Parts: sequence; structure tokens; C-alpha cells
Amino acid sequence: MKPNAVISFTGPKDIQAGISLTGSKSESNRALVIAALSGGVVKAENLSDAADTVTLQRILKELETPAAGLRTVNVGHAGTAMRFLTAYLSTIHEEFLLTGSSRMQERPIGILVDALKSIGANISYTKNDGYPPLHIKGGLNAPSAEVFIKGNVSSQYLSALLIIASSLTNGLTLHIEGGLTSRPYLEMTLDMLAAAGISHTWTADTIRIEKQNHQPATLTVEPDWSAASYWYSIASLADNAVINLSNLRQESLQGDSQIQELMIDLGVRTAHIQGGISLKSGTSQQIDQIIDLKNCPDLAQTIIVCAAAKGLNLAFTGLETLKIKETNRVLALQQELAKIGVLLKEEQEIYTLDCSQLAFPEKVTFCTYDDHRMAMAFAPLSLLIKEVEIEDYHVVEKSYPDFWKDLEIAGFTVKEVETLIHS
Ligand SMILES: O=C(O)C1=C[C@@H](OP(=O)(O)O)[C@@H](O)[C@H](O)C1
Ligand SMILES: C=C(OP(=O)(O)O)C(=O)O
Repeated sequence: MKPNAVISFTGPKDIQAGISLTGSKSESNRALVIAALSGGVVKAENLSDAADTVTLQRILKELETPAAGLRTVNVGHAGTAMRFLTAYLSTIHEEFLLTGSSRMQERPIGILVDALKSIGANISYTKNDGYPPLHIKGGLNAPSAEVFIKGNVSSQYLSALLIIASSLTNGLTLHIEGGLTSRPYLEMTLDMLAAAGISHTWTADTIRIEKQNHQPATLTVEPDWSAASYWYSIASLADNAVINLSNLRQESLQGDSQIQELMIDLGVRTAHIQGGISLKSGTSQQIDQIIDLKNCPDLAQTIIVCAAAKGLNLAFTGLETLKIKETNRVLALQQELAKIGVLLKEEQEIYTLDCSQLAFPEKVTFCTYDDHRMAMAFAPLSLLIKEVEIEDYHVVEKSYPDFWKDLEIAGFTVKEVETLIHS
């Protein structure tokens, strides 16, 4: 049984804290694979402590020693590791069973596998068509240099292909079909490749990367803006808050730095100061327009839960891809928000909060569905609810292992509690 934690905040809701966040897991996981492909020419610095990064780093280290026969590679819950390794392992002259957690085996990968197969990769499914585990016979020599791929399901499929593109015999031309979701993550991939000496052209829906060598570079990872978002929620829900987050940059590669603009209406102002940023709480404003989260899906839980707790009946679009992440995040949000009387209604891809019955019980236990972001999005409600119990609280390790320690720095009390064993 995985332990729960009870989070509480007593006394005036006045938070003054300085927090140092771990590195971006998205940047870290790109840096690691780019470094591996570069054969030591490119180095990675300030890597994240996220379990997803630690796992990928361990796997890449193990791969440095060649194995005879089938090698099993298990990425656990790490979506980027699964997608990036599907492409990367295809380029290595070995045979792999690439697998992950039970949820990973429900997260689709057929679009990426089809694209890789169309340029000659040898990949088959060992359980269900379109889903991990994958059997990969590596050594792709890619006679064809052209791929057509859907861009509206996960940008990670596209990033995976672009990261290996420069090492393919004929480079790669990617034709993106059906629109593009999570676009800033694709831009991050191209920017990090550029920093490692790999150039590209991007015209309309076509991205071209020639065969070329990496150039000596050190990729220095910025702290994680998705992790920062929970501090915005805390600042928004506190009566008074000044929260300093170190080393976040004004010019970020991370699309989730959009939290700065998104949170203005929820009452949080960002100042760029020496050595990072400073968040200050203020007053919320009336928001009439629909908020589109297509470019920053990992902010959805933070913003939706924070708005719900403030009783704001906001509307959102761009949430479709949430259904194939660590859990079906739309369903998870609907179930957990109901515990404070809030409905998240879905009609023709527009999601609307109905906070008319918002009420805070003395104690609420929020379920986390194996999803780090559920835990971190709901924990700030302990500023409004006497006791917030978070189920399986270690789940945060996927992206932000120090989350609970950092809450304690800011004055929250976090107590591990015994959980009842249900038969
Ligand atoms: O490329 C990346 O690092 C990521 C891309 C996004 O996924 P999708 O492209 O599947 O939306 C995001 O949700 C995920 O946490 C990290
Ligand atoms: C969706 C996420 O990660 P991944 O897809 O890499 O598992 C996330 O961190 O919210």
C-alpha cells in the first residue's frame, strides 16, 4: 500500500519563501538523448532530479555496454523516455524489448512506430497493436528520408524523430499532418538541437534536418516551469505571498513559462529579479475569454484546480491530449473537483467550470491516479481546506521529488499517514 500525506497550513495565509526548483524534465531528457547520440561531443548540465530523468539517464548509461541477445529496457511512467527511446533504440545495432508501467502500456505509440517503420525501422508489438511493449530490432539505415506524421496527438512523437534525424543516412524531412499540439515542446527540441550544432529548416508544415554532426556544446538545463506552476497556484490562493524561485529565465525554452501570463488574471504577478523570479499575490480579475491550453497541457491541472478553488467559472479548450497522459486527466479532474462541489463540464471540446456549489469540507482526500500533477495541483487547496489528504503522495517523484520538502519550507505541514488496506 502506498502511503498518503495530510497537508495543512495553520495561521495567517501569509507566505514568504525562497524555493530552488529542480531542472526541467523535458529539457533534461532531450539533453540526455542528444548527448548520447553525439558520442560525448555534447554534454548536459543541471539535469533534473525527476524520476523520469533519472530513469532515462540510467538506461542510456547501461546502453553504453553492448549486450548480446534481447535487452529489456523499462521506462516506468516516463512518456518522453518511451517515445525518445523508441526512435533512439531503432538506430542501435541491438535487439530490444522496450516496455513501461501498466499505464505506459495504455498510452498510444502507433503514430511514432508507423512513422519509423515507413523509413525502414523494424518494430513490432508484443501485446496490443499500437501500444508498448515494443520489440525493436535496431540498426535502422533509413533509405527513405521522408515521413508523414500526425501532429495533433502528441508532439513527443515528432520530437523523437527530430532528435535522431541528423544521424540518419539521408537526414529527415517531417511533414506534419492534422495540426500540431504542444508546439512549444517541438520548438524546444529544435532549439536544443541547434545549441548542439544541428540546424533545420521549418516551412509551413515541413521540417527538414540534413545529415550532420553534433558540435561541442554544453546544454544547461533551466529549472522546471511546470513545477513552478504549483507555486503560482499557492501565491494565488494565499492572502499574501512573496515567493522567489531561483534561476528561472526570462527567455525560456519551456512553453510552460506561459504560466506567467495565465496567472495574471488569477492574481499573481511575476517580477524577473537578479537570479530568478519573484511571485507576488494580488487580486484576481474577471476573465471572459476561453483559455486555450493546447500549447501548455501540463499547466491544465494547476490552472483548472486553482480557478475552481477561487470559484471562477472559467472555460478552457485544448484539453483533448490530457486523456492519454499519466491518467485520463479530464476524468480525474472531474472526479476530484466534485469533492469540493465543482463541475468540469465538457461540450464540443469546450470545458467549463461550474463553481456554483463550491464548498470546502473540513477534510478532503484527493486521489492521484498515479499522476504526479494531480497531487501537486490539489495540495495548494490546503490553504483553504483544514486538512487535505493526498493519496500515494510519493507520486510527485516523477517530475518534482522535493515538492513536499519545498512545501514545508514555505510553512505547510506535511504528515505521512497510515492508509487503510482495502481487500
Ligand atoms: O516533449 C515533452 O517533453 C513533453 C511534451 C508534452 O507531451 P505531448 O506532446 O504528448 O502533449 C508534455 O505533456 C509532456 O509532459 C512533456
Ligand atoms: C505528460 C507528462 O509526462 P510524459 O508524457 O513525459 O509522461 C507530464 O509530465 O505531465
